[in-house]
Amino acid sequence: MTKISSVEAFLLGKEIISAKWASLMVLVRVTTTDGKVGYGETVSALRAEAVLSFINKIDKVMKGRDVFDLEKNRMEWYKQDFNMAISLESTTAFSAFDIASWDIIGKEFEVPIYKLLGGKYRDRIPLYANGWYQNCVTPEEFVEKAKDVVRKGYKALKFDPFGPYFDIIDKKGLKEAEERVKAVREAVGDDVDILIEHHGRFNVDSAIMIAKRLEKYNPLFMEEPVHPDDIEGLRKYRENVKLKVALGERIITKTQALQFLKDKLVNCLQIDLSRIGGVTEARKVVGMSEAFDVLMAFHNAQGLILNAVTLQLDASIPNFLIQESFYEWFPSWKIDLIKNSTPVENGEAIIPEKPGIGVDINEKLIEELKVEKELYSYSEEPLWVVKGTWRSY
Ligand SMILES: O=C(O)[C@H](O)[C@@H](O)[C@H](O)[C@H](O)CO
Ligand SMILES: [Mg+2]
Repeated sequence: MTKISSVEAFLLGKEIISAKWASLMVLVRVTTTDGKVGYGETVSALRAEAVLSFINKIDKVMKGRDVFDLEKNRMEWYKQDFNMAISLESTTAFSAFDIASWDIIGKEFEVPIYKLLGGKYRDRIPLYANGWYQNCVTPEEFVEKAKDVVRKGYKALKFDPFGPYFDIIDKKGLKEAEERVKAVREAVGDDVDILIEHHGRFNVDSAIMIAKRLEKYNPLFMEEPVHPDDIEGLRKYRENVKLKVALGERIITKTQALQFLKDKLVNCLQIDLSRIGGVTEARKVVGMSEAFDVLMAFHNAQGLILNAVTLQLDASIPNFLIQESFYEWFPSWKIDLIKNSTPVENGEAIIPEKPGIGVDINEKLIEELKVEKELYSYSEEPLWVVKGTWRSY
């Protein structure tokens, strides 16, 4: 038995860059009585402090339990918490614990965890860039930065061209969005994939108008076109729009994922390992998706711990489409916190081969980066926005 001795959480942060949500991290460390250490990470806009308090509760429940008992531990937390299936704070906290448990298990077997998840299905992980368009408002600004992304070797990039429009988009908003997308498409050419991020913020009729307008630019997918709980809206969208739909970053249980799958509301599922319940639950969603012919494109918008564990799953699954990456647009402290992250080469990630999830933490930096509370202050631009884009021109 490999007994858990503690589950600790650290709130880390520094300067705010690229996006406010990306400027914080809840780092989770699981330690065993024989001195093994594993790491996980999580955070969700505005919820870091709540997640921290959940980790402290998970610590009390998990102390003394076997780190290998992934399923039993999950059900124990579910039993204790009672509201896990309907609480983002609870599932994100548990997800980080699960990821750290897998890190320890991989280290125990001295293998990267993809070897425990089905082995290697691919050698390189094709990425799409996100976070690259800070302060882009005009088509020219998007074009300039999109060209940089392509110069770095990426074959796909995602962006939100809708500025400050929320819920309803009018003629001006549609025109602005189209000008941005058109300009980027012309600048990057037909061989680079463009992915359209809506951030789940439109009512269905606005979303349908957007799709009709942007269809000719051949986006790889339309992400979260309608509000995330608007299932009826999404059904109407599917009846009216031929483009592929991607969603899933706000799904917190496999049962929720099943709803989208069985009603054929999604082509590409974007669950986040740090929200769905870690590797253990993500693996089940991958299996269900495979049965429904749905491809995976995991949400990956936090730090390099989540990035590494997500790559482990990407490496091993058959039904993979593409991987989101903020790699070159992370705050530098998130990069410094990791000792040996695998690089991006020519728009592809290299699979980490180190035992566990594949990265080591620069523990000396934890003390330096600790913050007392969330660093955000209210502004008109919401937290989830890539910084400096919530403007018209
Ligand atoms: O697809 C994505 O990467 C997300 O939508 C991010 O862009 C969000 O803004 C962020 O995760 C909110 O917390
Ligand atoms: Mg998104």
